[in-house]
Amino acid sequence: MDYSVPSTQMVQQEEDWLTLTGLILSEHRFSCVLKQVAVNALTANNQTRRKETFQDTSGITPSCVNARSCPDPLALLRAHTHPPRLRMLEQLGLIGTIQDDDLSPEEPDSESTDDDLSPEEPDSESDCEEEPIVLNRKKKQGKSRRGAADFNADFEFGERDVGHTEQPWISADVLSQMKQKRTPTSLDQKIEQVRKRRKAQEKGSTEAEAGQNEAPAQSSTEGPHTEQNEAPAQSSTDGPHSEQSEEEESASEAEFSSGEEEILTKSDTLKDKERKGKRKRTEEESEQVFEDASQYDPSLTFSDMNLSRPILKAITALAFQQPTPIQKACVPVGLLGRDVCACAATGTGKTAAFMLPILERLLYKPRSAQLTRVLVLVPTRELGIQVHSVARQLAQFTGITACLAVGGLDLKSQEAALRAGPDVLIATPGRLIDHLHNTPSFELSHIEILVMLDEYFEEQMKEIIRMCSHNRQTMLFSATLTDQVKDLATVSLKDPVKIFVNSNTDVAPFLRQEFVRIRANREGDRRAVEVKSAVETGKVASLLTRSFQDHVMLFTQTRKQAHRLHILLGLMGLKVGELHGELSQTQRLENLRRFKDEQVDVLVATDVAARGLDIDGVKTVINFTMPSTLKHYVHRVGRTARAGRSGRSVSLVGEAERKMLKEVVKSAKSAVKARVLPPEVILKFRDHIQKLEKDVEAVIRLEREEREMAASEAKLSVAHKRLEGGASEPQRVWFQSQQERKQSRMSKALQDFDQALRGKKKRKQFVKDAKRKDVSAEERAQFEILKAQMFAERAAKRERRPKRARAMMEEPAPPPGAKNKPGKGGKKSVFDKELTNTSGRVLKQYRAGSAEQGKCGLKRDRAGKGPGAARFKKK
Ligand SMILES: Nc1ncnc2c1ncn2[C@@H]1O[C@H](COP(=O)(O)OP(=O)(O)OP(=O)(O)O)[C@@H](O)[C@H]1O
Repeated sequence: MDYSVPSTQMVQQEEDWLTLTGLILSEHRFSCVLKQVAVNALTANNQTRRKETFQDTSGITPSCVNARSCPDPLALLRAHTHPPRLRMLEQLGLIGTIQDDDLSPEEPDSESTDDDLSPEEPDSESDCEEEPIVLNRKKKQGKSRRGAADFNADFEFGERDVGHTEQPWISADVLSQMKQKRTPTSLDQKIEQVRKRRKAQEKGSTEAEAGQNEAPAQSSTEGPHTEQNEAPAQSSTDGPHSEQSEEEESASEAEFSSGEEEILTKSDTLKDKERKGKRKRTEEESEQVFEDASQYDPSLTFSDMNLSRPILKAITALAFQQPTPIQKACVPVGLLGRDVCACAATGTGKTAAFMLPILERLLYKPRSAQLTRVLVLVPTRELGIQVHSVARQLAQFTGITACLAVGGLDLKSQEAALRAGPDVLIATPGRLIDHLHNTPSFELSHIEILVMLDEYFEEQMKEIIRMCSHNRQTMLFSATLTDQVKDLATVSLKDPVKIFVNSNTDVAPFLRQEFVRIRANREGDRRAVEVKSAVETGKVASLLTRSFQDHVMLFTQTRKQAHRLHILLGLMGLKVGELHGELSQTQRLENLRRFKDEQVDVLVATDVAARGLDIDGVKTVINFTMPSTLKHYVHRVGRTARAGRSGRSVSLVGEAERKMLKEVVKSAKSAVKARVLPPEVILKFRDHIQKLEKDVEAVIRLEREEREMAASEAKLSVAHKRLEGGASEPQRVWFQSQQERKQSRMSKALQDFDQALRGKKKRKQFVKDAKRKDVSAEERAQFEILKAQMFAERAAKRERRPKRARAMMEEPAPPPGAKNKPGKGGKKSVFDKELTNTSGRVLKQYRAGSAEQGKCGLKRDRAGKGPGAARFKKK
């Protein structure tokens, strides 16, 4: 089929236009063609380019239709484009907007400052974007787009060739490891079932109503539509903007037409400077520890790096033209065999930065036996699959083998693959430890290079490091190198070289950060919490249906939230997928694949998808709730604006999350924007969502029933197996018993606690953090210990002042019958009090000590060196 775009004259001929319409309708690419046609026509008519408010729910600008001078072919096509979304907007009484093309990161903002992102690219694509044609905005981003249209020419990445050989994301051997589970019906099927039921009910009730009385029917069609048409118009004239100068007004017209306003907050920019000073200090602190090799030769090319031909060939096949800054800095150091501690922003090519020197070193020193020589530890399974895929692509012209050992995939096939001794092993810590204890003949004593991405699962990481050969090269890579990573660096790196291309709080260079504020009590005190959550959901729904419709990752704090949002947005007709730890691995990978393949527009995910995932073409990251730390924020928003492209993040910020917002603003290098959604739109969405609540419950009920069925079936099959006397599987061994696990967690808590005691500032920060965090049980215990310890210290200080207090403590027991007996019911010493207060039990445990005591500073106290030494002297 020839997809070439017809010329303007051709289009203007009625006959050709009809032919074109037929062609478009018969092919999936109709939206692109249509856009191009519209642009051609507009150019021919020499119309001034201007963003316009849609006055028609068809979502077609009047200019487009006039330019056509044809009856209404576009409206005909409209029926085939994103129908659920348009229908939903119509139901809500809202107008279709310019959507993502208008608000897309590629397009320069009318209010943009020098700091702003994405310089304009004068290509035909951007022409397209200027004209707000709504029909099927979802541009299928073919591989040819990669690194071309939306690639920022100023960035230092090399552009990718158009037709480079793309390998599948999940290789066949990984696919074979996926457990096939029978699922009666998918969630989407259930959502559809409930939606259909609801529609049928609605239809039935409206028919009945229409039969009875005509008046309500009138109001239901007229009411919302008149309101809807007025809402954006009102917002463009009312409020603070009525005072705007003409120029400003026209500049913001487009934004108002989409019902959204963007303002630059000056205080945010001021705070930015404060932060810079702080960042500098942190960098200086870490400089004292490591040798610094952050400076690199900017003119370095891949061919200057002394890489072997098969590797250079793979680089060419991947269409990497220029090394990225982190690659320029890391590859030469990695080739020297030095330990590396590297930090660079998200999406800047860290994977190739460690993989290239690894492959070169393996090629340079061929193996003598079938042994695993490289271990890459990754924090999540999906990231493991991705790194495995990159390793295979870079090693495709060499004989180097790579193997994947991550949780959720089949153990037996992994065991077989490990026994074959692959050169490079990519693993998650938990699964690796499982194999180390349960796969005979598999060990890490021959590991020559160890790579760690971030500090996740610290205890397990340390166990793995202990099992690796001592004469290894270790490389630690992270976009957010925090104190915790520094801890890991101290135990694992030898004479390391520090390569900090970016600071640990830097977001991707071409990311545009936006915030939407949630004011919980705007509605008064009425059911504040529910209202807030409905408002939040309303805002997200509004963003997803009006502004950011596809290639969106929506992050939530919990799995439950993610699942609920999936159902809700699904019921609204959006194409949604979910990704979180509650799903089976097969479901996780399937949902990820569907998002990558553009079968779903929105991926609702928890932080499991926040680390390292490189999904082509993600345009927008939405934070439904702000993450608890800046580090999490940086990783989440790093899923867009990767590899030199631009992207946008929109975070919903409630009152409780304002501190987090301040931190983000402080660390931002470019302007952070506030996005204001028109209240009337939010209210409409909120009401719609509240109506859908029943349907959400219905879907959840269906799921529960199905789960219960599956559980009883599983029980039955276990019973069958037992009756048949099938041999039970041998129990798998783990490196720690349950008790040991608890103990190690406690000892870690105590270490941190000890750390926190060394200095007033640190202590205060620790207490603050502990209060702010969503604390786990052991963190709570740790916090209690700290409180007890601080109390003891204060008491000890108090004691030191009046000498009498000490005398009291050392006083012999009063004679029987005296009022204040020591011990039971009597006056307690400071220490007795301390031990019987709420945290007494934990403190006793702390004192009773274990093998870990030495590390905890108690010893130091006893030896008269630690901060609590005064107490021991007195004792
Ligand atoms: N030299 C290069 N030229 C062009 N593209 C590159 C180059 N190096 C890497 N890329 C591409 O950049 C994207 C991001 O790379 P990668 O996933 O390694 O980033 P990262 O820094 O590890 O990100 P994160 O911190 O999120 O894990 C990938 O799609 C990769 O193919």
